[in-house]
Formats: sequence, C-alpha cells, structure tokens
Amino acid sequence: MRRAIGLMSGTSLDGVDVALIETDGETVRVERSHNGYLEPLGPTGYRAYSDDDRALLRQALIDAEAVTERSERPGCLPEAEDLVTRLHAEAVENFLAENGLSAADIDVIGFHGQTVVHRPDQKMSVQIGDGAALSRRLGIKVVSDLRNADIEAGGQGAPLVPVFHRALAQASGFTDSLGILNIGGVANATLIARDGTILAFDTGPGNALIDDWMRERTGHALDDNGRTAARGRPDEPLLAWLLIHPFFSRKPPKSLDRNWFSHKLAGQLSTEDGAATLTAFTARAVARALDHASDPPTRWIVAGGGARNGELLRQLNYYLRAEITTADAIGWSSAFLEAQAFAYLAVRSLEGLPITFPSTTGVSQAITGGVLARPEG
Ligand SMILES: Nc1ncnc2c1ncn2[C@@H]1O[C@H](COP(=O)(O)OP(=O)(O)OP(=O)(O)O)[C@@H](O)[C@H]1O
Ligand SMILES: CC(=O)N[C@H]1[C@@H]2OC[C@@H](O2)[C@@H](O)[C@@H]1O[C@H](C)C(=O)O
Repeated sequence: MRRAIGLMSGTSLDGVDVALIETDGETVRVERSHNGYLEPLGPTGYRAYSDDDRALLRQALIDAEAVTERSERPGCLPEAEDLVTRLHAEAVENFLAENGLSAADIDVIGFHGQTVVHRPDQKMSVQIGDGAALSRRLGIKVVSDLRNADIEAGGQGAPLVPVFHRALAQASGFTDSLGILNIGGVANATLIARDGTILAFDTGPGNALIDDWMRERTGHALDDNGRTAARGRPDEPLLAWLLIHPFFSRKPPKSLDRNWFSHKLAGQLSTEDGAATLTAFTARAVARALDHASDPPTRWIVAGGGARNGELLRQLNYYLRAEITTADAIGWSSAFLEAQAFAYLAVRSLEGLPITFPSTTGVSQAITGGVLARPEG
C-alpha cells in the first residue's frame, strides 16, 4: 500500500481540496466502524481561494480562449499558473503540518491543476499548475497532467474519477447496479452495472450556471441549499429548449467544458424562476443519463457541492426514480471524493495501470496517463 495525497481544484473555482488515502492502485484501504459504516479514508484539508485569487482564475479562463497550442500561456495565464502552483504547495504544507506528517511519509501526490481549456474535439485539454515546481518545493513525487495521454489517444480526457468510483463501490460491498453522480461546476456520472462494467460521462452542467446566476443577480456565490430555486418555478418551454441541445442525446462517453452553457440562457426570468430553471436543467440533464444505461441504477450516490443543494436533490429524487443517498450518508466524502480520486490515479499512474477506458472517455483502449516529476528533477 502506498500513501498518496490527491489535490483537486475544480471548475467551481472555490479552492484546493486535499485528501490522503492508502492504496496499491487497485484496492483502496477502507475501515469499517462497529456498525458497518465506512470510516473516512484518510484526513482531508482545504485551502479556499480569496476573492482576488478567484478573479485571477476567472480571467485565466477568459484569456485561455486564445490558446491554440497546449503549451501557450497568453494573457494572465503565467501569473495564474504560478498562483495555482503556490496555493497547492501551501495547501499541502498546511495539511502535512495539521496532521503531524512530513514529506517522507508521502509516496506520491496526484495534482489535477486548474482546467482552463477543455476541447477534446480539438485534442486539447489544459490544466495549469507546474508539477515539477510543486515536486521540488515539497520534496515529494508529483503526478500531474493526467488528461493529456487520453486526449492524445483520441479520448475525451474526462471524466477520470470513474475507476476510483468503482474501486470505492467494490470496497463498500455494493453489488447492485449503482450510479455515482458528482455535481461540481459540471456534473459527471459513473454507472456501474451488476456485472461490474462501467459507463461514465459528463451529464451536463452542475452548479456552475446556478452559481453564475446567483452571483449576477444577488452577489451571493451560490444558492444555499437551493432556497432561491425552491421559491421559483422552472420555465418549462425554456427548459425543453435547453434540453434539445445535441450534447444530451449524444452517445457517451462525452465530456463538457464549463463554458459550453451559460447562465445568461435564463436572462429575462426573475431571480427565483431563473434559479429554479437552471437547477431543473441540471437535474433533468442527469436524468437523460438513464437513456444510456444498460442496467439502470437502483441506487444513486450523490457527491460534490451539489449534494448540499436540497432543492437539487429533491428534483433528482423525482426524475431519477431510484434511491438517492449523499456520499456523506454512506461514509464516503461528498467534498473530497475527487481529491481522493486523484490520489488513487497518481498511484495507478506510478504502477503503470490504466486510468481511462473506452467506456469512460471513449479512448480506443485502456491506457495509463500522467506525468511524473521527482523532487531531484
Ligand atoms: N450549501 C450549499 N448549497 C448549495 N450549493 C452548494 C452548497 N455548498 C456548495 N455548493 C455548490 O457546490 C459547488 C462546489 O462544488 P465542488 O467543490 O464539488 O465543485 P468543483 O470540484 O469545483 O467542480 P468540478 O467537480 O466540476 O470540478 C459550489 O460552487 C456551489 O455551487
Ligand atoms: C476537463 C475537466 O476538468 N473536467 C472536469 C469537470 O468537473 C466535473 C467534470 O467536468 C469532469 O469531467 C472533470 O473532473 C472530474 C474530476 C473527472 O475528470 O472525473
């Protein structure tokens, strides 16, 4: 078993998630308490972005639209990349100190970086953050750039977490058909059939449009527990029109860039009705995932920040017509599942094990990925 730290900065631009797990790259070490409840896999940490950090990252997403070759760093991207590397380094340093650990206790770090470009059709996905610099500063091996090998081989480069979802489902003893839904800025689902086969894809927008709508209309960063959406009514004709987008009928695997849909689509609606419409858009887009399921899940586990949006969960419950539990409710971590996944992926990368599969990214054959940096260079 290796001890690995995973680092994730997602499309919501809220901060850096840190998680430690123990794994050999196949199985994940889990502990059960006396009542069978799964214990947390390992300690976790979080480093929130300040408003200034977030403003720079938002600008980076805009400046990155000019990127035509993946090594290019136009506009504020060099500054944003330095920031991402520095804040991840600080996040790990704080995490180690808080948990009485030193660099020598950690075998590897899985460093996702910050996605600024994701255009699989142009064979390009760019995560900013310098793995080599992070490794030198921390004195720990770092695996980064985990999407590119898949993209180069013709895959979507996303989602990457399904192989971890399956390992966790196995460790937890699930045998029935299962859906695992991660609702971050974008939402992605992993469908695990009873025979163990997985199908994974981005379902559509997650929280990003709701956040953007709330920020523009109210100045708040999010719709806390979906309270605003719960007071509004979805605009059904607008919803029907949004769901006609070819992304939803396209056969998976498929992945989505954060900017493919905009909150401005709800432009003229009241704050409440707009929030209700965008929340329903996320839920109904997830329900479309069932069109692609050979063995529809009897149970869904919902993770990511969206698991804290009660109105979204209520709508999912209605549209998915299956048992819905939050990750936290079964001893998984809603907030740190992705960071844990990147720890797992880093160990798989070190071991040369595949991280993406035809049924998760559309790549022609299962392949490994990631770029390894060592402290000594
Ligand atoms: N109390 C809450 N009520 C409603 N929504 C919430 C709450 N807490 C968090 N969220 C939503 O969750 C989002 C953060 O989710 P998460 O951290 O899973 O995203 P991410 O990892 O950045 O995204 P991605 O998975 O797309 O990379 C917030 O931006 C917000 O929309
Ligand atoms: C390109 C990119 O960063 N995609 C993210 C994003 O956020 C959620 C969804 O879209 C997913 O495809 C992916 O992240 C997770 C961690 C993944 O690759 O599994």
